[in-house]
Amino acid sequence: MQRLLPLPLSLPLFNVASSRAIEAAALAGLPVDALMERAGLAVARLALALQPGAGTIWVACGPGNNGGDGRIAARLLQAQGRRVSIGLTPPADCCLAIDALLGLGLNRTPDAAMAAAITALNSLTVPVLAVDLPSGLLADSGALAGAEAVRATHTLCLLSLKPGLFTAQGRAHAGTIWFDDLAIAPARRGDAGLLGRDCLAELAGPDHAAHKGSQGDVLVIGGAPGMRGAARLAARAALAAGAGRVYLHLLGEPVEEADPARAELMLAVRCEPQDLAGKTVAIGCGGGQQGLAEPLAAALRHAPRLIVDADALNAIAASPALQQLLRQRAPLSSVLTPHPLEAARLLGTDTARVQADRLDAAQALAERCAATIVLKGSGSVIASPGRRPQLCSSGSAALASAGSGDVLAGWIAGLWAPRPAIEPHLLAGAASFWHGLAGEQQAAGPLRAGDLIERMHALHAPPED
Ligand SMILES: NC(=O)C1=CN([C@@H]2O[C@H](COP(=O)(O)OP(=O)(O)OC[C@H]3O[C@@H](n4cnc5c(N)ncnc54)[C@H](OP(=O)(O)O)[C@@H]3O)[C@@H](O)[C@H]2O)[C@@H](O)CC1
Ligand SMILES: [K+]
Repeated sequence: MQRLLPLPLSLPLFNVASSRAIEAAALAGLPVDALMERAGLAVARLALALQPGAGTIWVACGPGNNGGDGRIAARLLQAQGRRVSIGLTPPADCCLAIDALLGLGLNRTPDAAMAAAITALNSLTVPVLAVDLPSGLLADSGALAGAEAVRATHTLCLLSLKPGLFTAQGRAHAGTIWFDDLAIAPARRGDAGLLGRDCLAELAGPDHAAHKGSQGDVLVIGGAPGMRGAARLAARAALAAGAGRVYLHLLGEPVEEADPARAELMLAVRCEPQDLAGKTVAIGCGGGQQGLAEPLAAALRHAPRLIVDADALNAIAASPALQQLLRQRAPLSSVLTPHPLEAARLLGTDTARVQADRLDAAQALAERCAATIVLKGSGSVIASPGRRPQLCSSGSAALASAGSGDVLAGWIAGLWAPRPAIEPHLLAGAASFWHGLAGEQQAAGPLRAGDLIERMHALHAPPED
């Protein structure tokens, strides 16, 4: 059993169908209840470690094998001399609750009895340990099956890691995530990947002979009047990430300086095809509705590496002609960084549908746009045509702050410029992980975007774990 996060090495994720296939293959060589016995033992061990003190342990058991795991744990806890209460209502002296109501088999809105038990678990002030998944959370998507799911303090995931724990509502409901593979090595590829710190190894640093000309040029296009800050944040991030030269083309009224607070940034007065050639272009941060269409069309046609964010995404969503240009870019590379609403506009759907299955939505968008997608939000999804999607395991609510997305777009550009040959899928994953890692360092409250850049810059030589 291991505490999963922070995650040093990336791991495979398995959806419900694959998890059941792994279980079936494992059981072919084992007694029928072997896996459930192992699962129950793991749950009991963690329960004892979490709450060795006095009081009654409430084991809320559902009708399926998730409940079966709970019953075995209850038996083992009793054998250890612990008072245990199995049922759907808590004992008066509850010191720890084990949520074994629903796991992989959740397939509809929790019925009245289950919903009441979920509410009771969420009303407790003692720790709640969820077995496999917080009950009410869908394993494949991290969406809720009904109005409420268990908000656990700990979740012990069993046999296979499920994607739903790491995206959408997963992290908000799972608490501290633990994993026990029940001594079974899955003999199949994951349906998705969970990015760990090792993804940063894709980003070798510059060698001693590097100079600004060898580290690539970034051009940031955006920052309409009133929203200049967004483009400046992206440009500062590109600089801090390691681009050799960073130019800023600000939309609307001409300005004299790119960024009075960052003398290193250069102003790009024009944005003609020849200005785009050879550059890594990030477009859309603070773009505004006016004045973006023309440079966007030029960037889609001519930029060898393009990051599309914010208003540039909205412009593409509203224009079939720009969509066509985007799809025609391959083999020129594109990374799109939508939040769920921007993704919904691009897919012609609504935010709720995107959030109902973030992995699917990101993959559909990648295929539709012939681009790498970073679908932002809790558990960012990185998807590319024909590739397994990746979920970012780093990040925190501190990143829910204005400008944090602009920083990510600029950071991707700044990492890409010196490494033009890197696969965009790997680049986007590593950049997202880096961004999330910096967010985790904020103990409380929001991390302001300017400070985020400094934190990310300080992580250039991440200490070994
Ligand atoms: N495969 C593995 O990797 C391993 C699995 N293991 C464990 O088994 C768990 C999976 O067990 P599972 O398949 O029996 O499903 P589970 O989650 O107990 O629920 C099914 C029951 O709930 C019911 N039900 C469904 N939705 C409902 C709702 N909304 N409201 C009310 N009821 C609802 C459903 O009813 P039905 O649809 O049949 O009418 C059925 O009776 C897994 O999470 C892990 O803990 C480990 O022991 C070993 C490795
Ligand atoms: K559960």
